Amino acid sequence: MAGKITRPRPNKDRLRRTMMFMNAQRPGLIKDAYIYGCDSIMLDLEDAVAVNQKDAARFSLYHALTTIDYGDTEVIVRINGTDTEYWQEDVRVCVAGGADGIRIPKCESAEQVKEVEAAVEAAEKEFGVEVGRTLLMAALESPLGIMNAYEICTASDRMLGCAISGGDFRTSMRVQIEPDGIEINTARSMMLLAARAAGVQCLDTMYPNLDDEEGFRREVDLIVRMGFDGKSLINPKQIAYVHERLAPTQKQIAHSEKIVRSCREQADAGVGVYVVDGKMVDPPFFKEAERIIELAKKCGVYHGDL
Ligand SMILES: CC(C)(COP(=O)(O)OP(=O)(O)OC[C@H]1O[C@@H](n2cnc3c(N)ncnc32)[C@H](O)[C@@H]1OP(=O)(O)O)[C@@H](O)C(=O)NCCC(=O)NCCSC(=O)C[C@@](O)(CC(=O)O)C(=O)O
Ligand SMILES: [Mg+2]
Repeated sequence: MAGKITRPRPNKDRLRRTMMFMNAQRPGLIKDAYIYGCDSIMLDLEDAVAVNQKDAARFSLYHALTTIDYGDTEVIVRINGTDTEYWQEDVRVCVAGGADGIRIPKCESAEQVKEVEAAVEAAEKEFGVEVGRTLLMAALESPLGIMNAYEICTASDRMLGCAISGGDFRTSMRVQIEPDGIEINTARSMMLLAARAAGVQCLDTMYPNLDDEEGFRREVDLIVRMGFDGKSLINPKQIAYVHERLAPTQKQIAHSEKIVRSCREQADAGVGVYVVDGKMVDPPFFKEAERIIELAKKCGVYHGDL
């Protein structure tokens, strides 16, 4: 197609603090979604799209992928589940349109990932797209998905990460959303361990109660402390607080700078463990300080010279 948008090669390790869902069939949502500044948009072909609208949503998706310049905003598509009749055509359209990545919903096994990977590779060859370009991620929405998280995360080199999906997960556990997350925190922790062991990113679930700002903030505070890389969202008003909480604070940055600088000096002097601001530091602290500086740079809140 003349003037077709071509996106840069996707980056597995980019910032994914916020991944915002939108129905791929709703022009009002997808036409300018990049203006809100989330890191990734999630064009949905699965549960947001009624069963009798699947073909229409795919056409709308292809048009959006090939004509809208989403700029730096990553473009991920949630395909239909591998137990449906829709997912293979979904994959062809995602790849033909040049989506950055595909989210596999209700993923429960490494075999499902490999099945999608094979379909993606076939589509890349069919449409002349560089083989390996299209990334994958898995939504873990059931106890079995959580139990198999490590195998799922390591099933393909294309895997950028995984995300827990609270709606379906709570349904399968026969529980409701609770203010402290007691019904889902074990699963969050298990998924985090698996993702870190696999070396991929880990995203929290969306928060459905749009009018409950306090509950949303409480959940974001929790998942930041747990160590998540980001969160699935459903509305633009949820973006700013996640970005704010996932960026290192100036206090953390100043302390990390001190550690990184002193570490270099102490290493030259042959010292491995010492004290900064009353706290012992040694190699794991240096590594963490360097990570915080790098994260601050990516979040645009670093103004130093390291
Ligand atoms: C909830 C609502 C209808 C409210 O609409 P409202 O219009 O009342 O919202 P307002 O705040 O008034 O909008 C102000 C302005 O922002 C624009 N705007 C709003 N939302 C936007 C958006 N998402 N993207 C771009 N633009 C947006 C809007 O167009 C307006 O623009 P304008 O008119 O120009 O001022 C809307 O947000 C929405 O559709 N959300 C996504 C819902 C969805 O896709 N659910 C399925 C995925 S979850 C799932 O399946 C569960 C899961 O699988 C998840 C997992 O796997 O993790 C599991 O198991 O847990
Ligand atoms: Mg779901």
